[in-house]
Amino acid sequence: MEDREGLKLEQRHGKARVRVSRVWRRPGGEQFIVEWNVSVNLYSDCPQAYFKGDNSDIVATDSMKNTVYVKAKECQQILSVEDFAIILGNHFTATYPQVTRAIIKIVEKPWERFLVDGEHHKHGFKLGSERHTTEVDVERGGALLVTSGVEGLSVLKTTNSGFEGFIRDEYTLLKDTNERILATEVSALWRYSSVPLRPFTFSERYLAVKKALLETFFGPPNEGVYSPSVQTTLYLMARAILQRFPDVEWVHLKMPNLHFLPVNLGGLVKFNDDVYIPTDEPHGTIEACLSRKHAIPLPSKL
Ligand SMILES: O=c1[nH]c(=O)c2[nH]c(=O)[nH]c2[nH]1
Repeated sequence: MEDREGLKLEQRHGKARVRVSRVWRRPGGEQFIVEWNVSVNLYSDCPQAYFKGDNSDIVATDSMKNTVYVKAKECQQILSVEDFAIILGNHFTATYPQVTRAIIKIVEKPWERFLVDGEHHKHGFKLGSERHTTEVDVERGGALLVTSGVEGLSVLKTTNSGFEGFIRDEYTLLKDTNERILATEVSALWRYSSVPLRPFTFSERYLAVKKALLETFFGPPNEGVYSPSVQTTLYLMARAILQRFPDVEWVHLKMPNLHFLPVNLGGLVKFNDDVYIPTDEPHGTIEACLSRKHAIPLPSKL
């Protein structure tokens, strides 16, 4: 932050949406691929660039982009988005005295190894759906915040959902129901209170968090679990994460309510919980952050 002429300057610069893919080839023929969309943001001490046109303290955003490719090349083992973001953040804060803080965001494209009759293809991949994300915040001097996430996790259940007892006034048309379709596309973020150092911890944890979210949303396979509202289900899903993973400080969930509207066309179609109009426009927006009481508050995520 710089003061000049009675004005306060806060600034950062970076490179957004650097797309990089890395392949690892094993001697037996098995191959691995990741595809990442990386955004770098550097808090950098370069006020003269703003005040005087003096660029001598600027790390060029073009160099940031090139660094992503070089660091990907240097990684000899497959690694998680979190691990790669930590490598990048450490690099920028350790290399440039001007850089006091680096924020690295990565979204992974969900390439999944193709399964042929139960056998894993050695070098064939198909695109899955939900995406693993991370945001890593590295401060010069070592402070490190790691947030992981999943986005685009689309889920639906055809029953065991309702919405009743809400405020009724002259604007209310919606009827109480204890039978509806519940559909949403979950986006979750969770913050680690301590950074696990074992290899593959982040990747394993990503799968475990998804499993906890899905099990809570659906309930047991035969009977399921009743959802009285998206809000209740969201709370139970967030609580499951904090209960299962003690090193998670907070979890933030966004769960749009993607409505399936009953089709009732007079004498033509009588709705019998069977024909619906699926729609996402407009949709309900429900989001919340659940944290342990001791956690530092989350200013910017909501
Ligand atoms: O689960 C729901 N929560 C709401 O807040 C809401 N509002 C609404 O119209 N339908 C629903 N459903």
